[in-house]
Amino acid sequence: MATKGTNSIHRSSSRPLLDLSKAEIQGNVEEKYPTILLPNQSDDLSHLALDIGGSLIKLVYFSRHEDQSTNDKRMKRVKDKLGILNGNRRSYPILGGRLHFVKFETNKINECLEFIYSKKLHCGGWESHHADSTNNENAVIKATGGGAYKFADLFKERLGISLDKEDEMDCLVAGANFLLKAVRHEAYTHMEGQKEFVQIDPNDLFPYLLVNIGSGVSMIKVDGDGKFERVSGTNVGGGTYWGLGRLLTNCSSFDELLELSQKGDNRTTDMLVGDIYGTDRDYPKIGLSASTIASSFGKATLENKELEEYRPEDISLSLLRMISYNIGQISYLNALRFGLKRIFFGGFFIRGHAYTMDAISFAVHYWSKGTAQAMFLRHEGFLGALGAFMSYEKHGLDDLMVHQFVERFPMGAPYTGGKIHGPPLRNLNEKISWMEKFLQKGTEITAPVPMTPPGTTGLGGFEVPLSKGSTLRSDASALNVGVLHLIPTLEVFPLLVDPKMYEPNTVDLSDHSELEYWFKILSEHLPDLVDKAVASEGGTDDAKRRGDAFGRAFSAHLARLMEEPAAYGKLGLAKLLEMREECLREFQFVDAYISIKQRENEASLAVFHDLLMELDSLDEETRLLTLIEGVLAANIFDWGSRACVDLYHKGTIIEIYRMSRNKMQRPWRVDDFDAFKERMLGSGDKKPLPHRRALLFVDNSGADIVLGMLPLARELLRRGTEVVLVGNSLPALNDVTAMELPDIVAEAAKHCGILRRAAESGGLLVDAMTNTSDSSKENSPSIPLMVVENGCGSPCIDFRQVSSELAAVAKDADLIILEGMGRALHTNLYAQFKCDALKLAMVKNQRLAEKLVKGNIYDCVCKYEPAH
Ligand SMILES: Nc1ncnc2c1ncn2[C@@H]1O[C@H](COP(=O)(O)OP(=O)(O)O)[C@@H](O)[C@H]1O
Ligand SMILES: CC(C)(COP(=O)(O)O)[C@@H](O)C(=O)NCCC(=O)O
Ligand SMILES: [Mn+2]
Repeated sequence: MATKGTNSIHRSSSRPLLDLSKAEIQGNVEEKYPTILLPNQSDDLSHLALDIGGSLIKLVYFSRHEDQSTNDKRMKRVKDKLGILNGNRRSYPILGGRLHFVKFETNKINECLEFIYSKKLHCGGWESHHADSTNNENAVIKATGGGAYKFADLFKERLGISLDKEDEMDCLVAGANFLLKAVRHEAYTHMEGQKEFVQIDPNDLFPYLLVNIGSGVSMIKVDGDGKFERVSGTNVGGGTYWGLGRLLTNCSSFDELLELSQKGDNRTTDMLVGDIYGTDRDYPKIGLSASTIASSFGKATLENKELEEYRPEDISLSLLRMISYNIGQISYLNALRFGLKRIFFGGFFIRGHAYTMDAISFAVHYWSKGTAQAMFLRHEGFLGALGAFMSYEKHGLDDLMVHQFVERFPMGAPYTGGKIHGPPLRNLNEKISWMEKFLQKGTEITAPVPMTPPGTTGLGGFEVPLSKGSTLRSDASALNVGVLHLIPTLEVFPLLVDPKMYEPNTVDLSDHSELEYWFKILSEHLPDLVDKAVASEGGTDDAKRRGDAFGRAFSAHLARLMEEPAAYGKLGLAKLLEMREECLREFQFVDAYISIKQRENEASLAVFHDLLMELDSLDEETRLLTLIEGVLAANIFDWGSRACVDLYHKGTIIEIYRMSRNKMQRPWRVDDFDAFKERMLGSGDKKPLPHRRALLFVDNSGADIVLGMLPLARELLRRGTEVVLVGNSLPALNDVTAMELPDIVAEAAKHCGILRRAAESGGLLVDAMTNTSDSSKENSPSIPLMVVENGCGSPCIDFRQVSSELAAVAKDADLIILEGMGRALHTNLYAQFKCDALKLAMVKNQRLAEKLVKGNIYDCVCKYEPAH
């Protein structure tokens, strides 16, 4: 039966496991907090790099997680059989891990030191195997920025570490090049409140102008990796805005100053063209309208007013515009000077602030007469720190590629990527307590990476902004930065026709009504999911507390994304559905649907034998049709669909399955069965060669796998096709996982010689089963049946990032069958493959049925596409 088993963790934020074996207390046992040595604990080795700037300290650290996959013996055997030696893992010098991004104000350097200390980042390292704080005598940490010199002694004194200084420009460029090549949705444009991600071709990146707006501004012409020249800069930068702004408004924080600007009206301070030419009179000859700023703060010369008579809001806005326009203009002139088409802006002055970006974009657009465009980087201020991190030799990070990174947004992020500083959240309990505190205060929990309100700008540029939104969230820093998971084993699925053009999502969430619909669906599903999750962990008080926290965390994500859909990079439905699963894992729910899955597997296996008998009594053609009907009918068991869950109250699993099968009437809404049948059985006397190897991307547990996909697999095996069942690496809703498949197959094999022999041959069965109740004694050759994991933990699949095992088996496959709404409709309906592809799903949502197939809920899709 489906067992919980050990998860092969590929993309999860899994429960931190402490290896306490051989633990011993070091030093004096009488001490209050003696050091405990964990010699076998190698889970959380960390490495750190710093960028200590004039205003902010940026910290990038890496936590390494041992790859826990493939510890299942059976899976290992299959891999051996397929010649997959731990995927391609060996060719990478680094194991998987996570990159974290944190910042602190430079004048609060103590908080930074405490953070490093409490996370033991000063004693991690590539060689060290335990966090022993006494053992960091010779620790050397890469650091850049002026503070690497200024604070070197302090770091030595307080943490015992030496700072190895790296050149600031080298680091900025290395950081920018890395991000632009390795992170999919790193660069974006921002015009008039609209954010749009830009797909950067890593082979066509250079040359470009990098403008880093920190305290001061550097403009760097970048021609390649390590090839660059600082061509210009300006001393009027982020420090100027914050410094002058503080003096003029008495603000106590940068965010407060920025927030003021959102309520400002710069007409009271700036001298406009209209002030010079007369109200409402433009100067069309040179393209200036009456509201164009002729001179920033120039109005103060016309009036005899004291500083106190100006609104701080107006001052802040004038200042922000003045500085942003100026930087935009100088940047463009430098791009022009060197013939550079692309300008990327980084540095924390930008702070993900919509109006700032609009102003810079406007200036670039205006002065270039639309020929140049400003682009921004999501990791804006972390370029230098990341570059310093990259300068460690031998970590192999720069060899990694886009498909090996997955960005996640855990709830702890307000205290890491998001908020300026704060106590590190060391464990789940602290995270939950932190969330509960918010609730007690009656404060809404903001999303992990807090936000900039959308549409805050209206017309950017030289016009008065129409609307600028209300507030920056008090706990906010609009950093769109999560935790970057490095998963060296992920690969692009080799059978995609054109990976560059591949877009997994079918539903476009940039359509607002679509976004609203799916958010409503997910919100409404949440209470039930929390109940299931809590029950799956025994309904204990601890589980309830975690369930509450999960519910709140996921709602916060939804709220944040509703306000700013592009907050975490380009948003698609698949990402949203995966985020829900990741959020469950973050709160340590291993498998919310475990008991439902088990129950449905058992009920389905009980009638499996009868189904086989019925199938075997049919002729080949009828059998093929019945098998496809069976897959479509059994796809009704979907605990992620509200309509289906309502159905389950109306009958037993078998009753619903029968009802669903009885309703199967061709033609289906999309019906390519005849073409598929011709490929399988041929027409007339022509008997086509069977497929060599079929990959079956299975979906749900219970009837779906047992009464739908396994009989189809059996038919393929019978015809001489090798079958690979591709299951999820991690649980998602009631999907069957790769870990659970061997047990299900073993149980089914008791009733079927074909499956038994194939499973044996594929190394799936540990003990050869002798007494099958299957009477057919065909002497079929031993065609293997195998199981591989797909590398993900979502109800959908993104073929740009799959497990290396899957990529390896795909190389010999000439048929893929994608099953279910998540994998065949929400994602991949339009995906093109180099081999034959069959997409099978029941549409279990009315709106999707109308939109995708102009049909109705419970309609079916059988889409067959011969190899492209
Ligand atoms: N919380 C903050 N405190 C101070 N400055 C901030 C803050 N958030 C954003 N900034 C802006 O970021 C600038 C610093 O950007 P950064 O890229 O970190 O440069 P540096 O390395 O010079 O510190 C500041 O001058 C200010 O304009
Ligand atoms: C999450 C799902 C894609 C899973 O469907 P499956 O792949 O199992 O067929 C599906 O349950 C879904 O889209 N649910 C939300 C829509 C609804 O409740 O109507
Ligand atoms: Mn499913």
